[in-house]
Amino acid sequence: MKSLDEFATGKLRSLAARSLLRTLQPTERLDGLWILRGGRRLLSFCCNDYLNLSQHPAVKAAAQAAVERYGAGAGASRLVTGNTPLLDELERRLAVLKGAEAACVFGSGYLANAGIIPTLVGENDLILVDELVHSCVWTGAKLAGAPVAVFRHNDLGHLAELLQARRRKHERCLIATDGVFSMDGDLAPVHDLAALAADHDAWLLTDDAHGIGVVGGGRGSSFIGGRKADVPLQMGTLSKAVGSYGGYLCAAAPVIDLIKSRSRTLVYSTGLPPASAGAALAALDLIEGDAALVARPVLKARLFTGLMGLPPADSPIVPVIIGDAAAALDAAKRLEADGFLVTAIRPPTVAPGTSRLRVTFTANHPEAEIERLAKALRAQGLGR
Ligand SMILES: Cc1ncc(COP(=O)(O)O)c(C=O)c1O
Repeated sequence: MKSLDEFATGKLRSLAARSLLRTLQPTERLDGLWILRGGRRLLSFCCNDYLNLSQHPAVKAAAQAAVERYGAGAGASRLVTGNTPLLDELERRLAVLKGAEAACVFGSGYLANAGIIPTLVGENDLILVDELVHSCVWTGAKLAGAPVAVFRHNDLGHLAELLQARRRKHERCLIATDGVFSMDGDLAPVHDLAALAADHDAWLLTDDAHGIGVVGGGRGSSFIGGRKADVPLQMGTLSKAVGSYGGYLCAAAPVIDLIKSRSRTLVYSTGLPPASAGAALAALDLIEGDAALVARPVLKARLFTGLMGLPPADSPIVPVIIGDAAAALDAAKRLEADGFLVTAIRPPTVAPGTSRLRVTFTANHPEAEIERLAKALRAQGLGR
């Protein structure tokens, strides 16, 4: 055991020396905006609960009702006894929202991509990924065992070059991108990607973890601009704007049937707890029924980008790039002294030299507090 402890201690020391050590902080989320940490009340600008639905009375009541009726846990894999009726209903609702034939709900967004990708492609195939795609897409690609080629962020020309040079040599080809990029908040050119993929008989997967509920009228990045992009694999999570937990894929019926039969992270993992499914269903009611609510996070983000002299936000996520990891930690600490919680994002989550404050906006953030945050950041010399 000694060598194991020594290994861990050495690694920790090296991470700390580079300002890359991460630690968990006990945090009590009070109402979705305010949190308690270290005995202090702070206003959070780093939560992905974009519509504050994790704290909505109807969403919490639905979770409680699901526990009462179906229990606290699913009890087994969905293919054994863990498939509560709530999950079938949730899949039906997700498919309708996303304009797809069918859907499959997973235990989390991370599990979804770790399961979907290896079910569809293998070592004789090709995977093309945007360089800024989320970690779980990389995990899925690794598990698939297919060669992976990386295209420059949102660069359709580069993707076309790679397809031209390499597509022919492989039986199947998957292109994967975030719909809304999690650390930059910008949008993928989903319509153009869909057209390019179709031209090369490649399958486009969009990870819309940060798109559902907040862009495309709440239907996600495939619906931006009011016309649906032909994305055959719309993946996402229920853990952000939907305010609950769990992941999903919306796709054609045979694709979903295959995923349900063969995806290892679905077959060999316990079904989503009933409370999460119940909460997600109630949240979908709110997302579908309240266009003004859905629009608010991006409007709040735009107020902030205007105040900071940054390009107008496309999503509720606005990066304030600092560069150095230690400087980003210091900036976050100074904001905390001003009463704000904005976590510093450092490598390997983002590229070295691009450490940042990732500021996220929710429907309920008061405008006066957004103004106060912008002022505090400008006082630190950040923004234009
Ligand atoms: C783009 C993206 N995809 C997938 C995930 C994973 O989703 P989940 O938290 O449901 O595992 C996240 C973040 O958590 C994400 O930001």
